[in-house]
Amino acid sequence: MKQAQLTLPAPAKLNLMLHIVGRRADGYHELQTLFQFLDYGDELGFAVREDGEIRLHTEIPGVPHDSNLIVKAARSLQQQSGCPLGADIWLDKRLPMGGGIGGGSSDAATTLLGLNHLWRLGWDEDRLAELGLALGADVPVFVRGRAAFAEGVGERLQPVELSEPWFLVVAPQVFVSTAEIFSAPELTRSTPPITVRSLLAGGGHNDCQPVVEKRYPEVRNALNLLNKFVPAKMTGTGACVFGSFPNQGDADKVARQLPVTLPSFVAQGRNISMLHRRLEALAQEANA
Ligand SMILES: C[C@](O)(CO)[C@H](O)COP(=O)(O)OP(=O)(O)OC[C@H]1O[C@@H](n2ccc(N)nc2=O)[C@H](O)[C@@H]1O
Ligand SMILES: Nc1ncnc2c1ncn2[C@@H]1O[C@H](COP(=O)(O)OP(=O)(O)OP(=O)(O)O)[C@@H](O)[C@H]1O
Repeated sequence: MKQAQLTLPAPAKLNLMLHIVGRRADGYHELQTLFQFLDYGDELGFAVREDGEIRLHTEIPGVPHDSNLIVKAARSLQQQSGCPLGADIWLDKRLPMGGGIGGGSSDAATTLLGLNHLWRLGWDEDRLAELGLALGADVPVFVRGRAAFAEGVGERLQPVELSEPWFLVVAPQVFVSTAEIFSAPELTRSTPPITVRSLLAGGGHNDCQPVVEKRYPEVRNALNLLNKFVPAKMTGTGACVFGSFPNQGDADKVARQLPVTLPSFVAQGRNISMLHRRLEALAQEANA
């Protein structure tokens, strides 16, 4: 990271609810979900290369260099913009993988915004979000950086103002494959659509949760444990589960009572992602 010209966060997200309202002809599921960001995430460092190479210097075990969403995002932006520049990229990975908190998608979005800035491409959010959608269903919300009610496969986003409680997020030590859960025969795919207004009045559940709870005892156990203190829910297709608290102290107190074998973190829910707050601060510094 020492050589980085620019370091930017890649925050986690929570799906505060996730309803499956249908299935498209291509097999993808039509969702209704509420996204909020957490002030907790990975960190990426970027430096421009004049030779056009894209090089990620941090290896993620089990993810080959060219399959990393960071490298895919950088290459696709480079190709579509015709930019002759390349980049050295470093990653400080803090988010559990396959946790339903969007680590890979957030890394991809941070890469798109970071390189758009460093390469001085001047692409707007719409164009970056469209490019991001081809990398993953969750990338557009991270590109836009606003808490949102999402429909379609997650690309139709309506910004929302939510309360910003503190969350305790527990990460059961198990990898849940998104594709496996979406292809489960027992998954409910016909929850009646709701309006954002009725949703904000309270409620909402996660249709993936019963499927994951049944197949992964680790997730079931984590939900049971957290439910002793606070109503607990699963995010995305799992494996992470969460509960909300009015302040950090209350969340920390419960975190201290969890078994040490169960990793967890405490972070505040935010309506503007920390990536966008950082980019805004950079823009203000540049104008000062
Ligand atoms: C569950 C969520 O995390 C909610 O935020 C996302 O919708 C999943 O987003 P993601 O991890 O970026 O998922 P992708 O990499 O796009 O898709 C992984 C696989 O899950 C299935 N999939 C995904 C999203 C969706 N709306 N319907 C699906 O059926 C598809 O089989 C796909 O091949
Ligand atoms: N930079 C990256 N960070 C994490 N995973 C990556 C990355 N690049 C590629 N991947 C691949 O993507 C898979 C899922 O990653 P991720 O951690 O984003 O899942 P997730 O938290 O379940 O996401 P979502 O909430 O979008 O379903 C990983 O198992 C890994 O193979």
